[in-house]
Amino acid sequence: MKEKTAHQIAHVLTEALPYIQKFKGKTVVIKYGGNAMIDDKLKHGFARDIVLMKLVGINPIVVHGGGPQIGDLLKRLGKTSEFIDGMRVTDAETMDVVEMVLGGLVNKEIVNLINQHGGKAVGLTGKDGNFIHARKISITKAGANLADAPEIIDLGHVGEVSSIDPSVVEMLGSSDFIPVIAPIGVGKDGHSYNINADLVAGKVAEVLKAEKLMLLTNIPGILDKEGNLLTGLTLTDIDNLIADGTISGGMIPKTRCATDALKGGVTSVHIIDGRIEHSVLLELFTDQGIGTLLLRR
Ligand SMILES: Nc1ncnc2c1ncn2[C@@H]1O[C@H](COP(=O)(O)OP(=O)(O)O)[C@@H](O)[C@H]1O
Ligand SMILES: CC(=O)N[C@@H](CCC(=O)OP(=O)(O)O)C(=O)O
Repeated sequence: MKEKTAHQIAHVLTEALPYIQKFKGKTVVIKYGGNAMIDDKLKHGFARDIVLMKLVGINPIVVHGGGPQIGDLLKRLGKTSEFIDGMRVTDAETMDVVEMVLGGLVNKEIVNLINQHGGKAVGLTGKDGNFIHARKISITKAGANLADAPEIIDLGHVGEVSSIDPSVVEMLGSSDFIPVIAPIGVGKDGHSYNINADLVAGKVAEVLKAEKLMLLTNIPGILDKEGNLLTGLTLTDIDNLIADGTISGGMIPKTRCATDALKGGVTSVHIIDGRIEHSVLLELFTDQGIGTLLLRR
């Protein structure tokens, strides 16, 4: 039994070798969603995976979310927030909380965890190095009748990425450092904007010409209508799955950001279950992977 276990361990280690060789020197952007930051064991496992990637010569760039953590602090302050089309309506007070939680608490927790495991993480928001430029977005909803003018819904300080200056992240990633990015952008007016973390991760992957974009969430991947895990999906498959209603809700913006990244030159996107310990390593370094793999063609 003992011998078999040792054999299995050796098998797993050698299975990783071709992947380490293939991805050496390549950039991998990992989006660490707030729902995947569940307990200390998982968080430490994630941090170790990132440190290991860096040590074997891969350039990991972490973009994190923190939606549930923002919600918790707002609740403690007696504030509620509303989501429209998956985006948090963000008034000036809420923006202060978003900046405190994403740029402060969550960002520094991840930086600290990576550093505890021997990495050299540096936390950034889009304001650092004037890195993520944002513009305000609002949503247009069709009127009840054709004759009605469309209704414009103001989301407050919610933004989208207008451009990215990757120089600060490139400089850090090309040395010993591991950039850890909070999804806050800065407008031409100098104001902060709250941006969906998937959107930021997709754009960062595109601009850095990343080999992979990995989106850690709280579901095994994209599921079909019977709940089976789908993988090896192409851009056309995604369009069909959205059209027939298989992909809905929060998975729509996630897959849209994935398809944009693929069209922008990222080789593959992986949607994986962040609730599985060492999910990043399992997806990256094993033949079968664990989640949904999306490819351009
Ligand atoms: N076909 C699908 N496969 C998997 N999840 C889906 C699908 N369609 C809708 N969803 C929903 O999308 C959710 C993931 O999106 P979201 O909650 O926004 O993730 P995150 O908070 O990690 O960014 C899943 O938990 C699930 O409820
Ligand atoms: C505009 C908008 O909705 N921004 C998000 C930013 C954080 C995020 O995206 O976090 P997760 O990835 O953990 O959901 C928010 O305020 O919750």
